[in-house]
Amino acid sequence: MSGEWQIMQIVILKDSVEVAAYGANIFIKQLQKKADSVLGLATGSTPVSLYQQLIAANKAGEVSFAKVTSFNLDEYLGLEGAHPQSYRYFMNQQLFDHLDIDTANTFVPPGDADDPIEACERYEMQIAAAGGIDIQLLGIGRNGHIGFNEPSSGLMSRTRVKTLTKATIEDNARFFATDEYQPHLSITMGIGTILDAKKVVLLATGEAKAEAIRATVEGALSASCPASALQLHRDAVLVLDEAAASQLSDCEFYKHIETENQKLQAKLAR
Ligand SMILES: N[C@@H]1[C@@H](O)[C@H](O)[C@@H](COP(=O)(O)O)O[C@@H]1O
Repeated sequence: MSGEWQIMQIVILKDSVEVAAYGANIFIKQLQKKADSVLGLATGSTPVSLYQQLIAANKAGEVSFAKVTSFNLDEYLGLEGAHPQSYRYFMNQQLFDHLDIDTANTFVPPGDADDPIEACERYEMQIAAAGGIDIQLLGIGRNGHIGFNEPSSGLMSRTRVKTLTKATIEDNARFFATDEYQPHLSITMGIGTILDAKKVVLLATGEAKAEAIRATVEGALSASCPASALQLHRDAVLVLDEAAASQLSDCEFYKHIETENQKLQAKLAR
């Protein structure tokens, strides 16, 4: 449980370096507690330095991934895993290739599936067969999307095919060459799938995410901001840098809660 209050825990740190270290520490502790953890993983630039710290911890022998199973949030529909812009390729490059993980236990939705609808159902079954996700890592889109659950996504949705918004396509265009095909469709875990994870850790850094974070934390629970669904989760932690937290009206209060929370945790640990 993140806090004894059973609300969204909000941790506001100085910068992206501190955010990555804090996030990595949560994952390291999880793996030290449960070696056969089922991890939910994310792509995008935000988790990259967290992954680098997991690799370093693995190489240092602090943590093993030998018994880990992982499920990624999403994949572009129409790209095969060998495509350099696919999320499977990204995960291999940024994380899996550098760990002692068995790649057969790393799952990414199949972007090249002949029958994507069936592939979505199978993905849900694979997650269930693994015993469910212990801890899910998330980034957030400027429009509040998590995975590829764009605004208007059903708050109870499961893994399915989703059309990307113009904003998301533009944001992710930086990864594609000018004349390169950029998919407009994806397979993504649903919001309901994400909410089923036992613990959720969302990282957000930079001012571009500030409005999405405000809507997530202080806005209404609404499909207009898919990440606001985390208000329903019993153990969600948002790890933010000052810039991403800059539009929150109650920053000081959240910092105060966190200080009190840490005091309580220290007392309980005695
Ligand atoms: N599907 C991914 C999301 O899972 C990710 O959270 C988002 C933000 O990426 P970044 O961390 O690069 O801002 O990008 C993509 O759209």
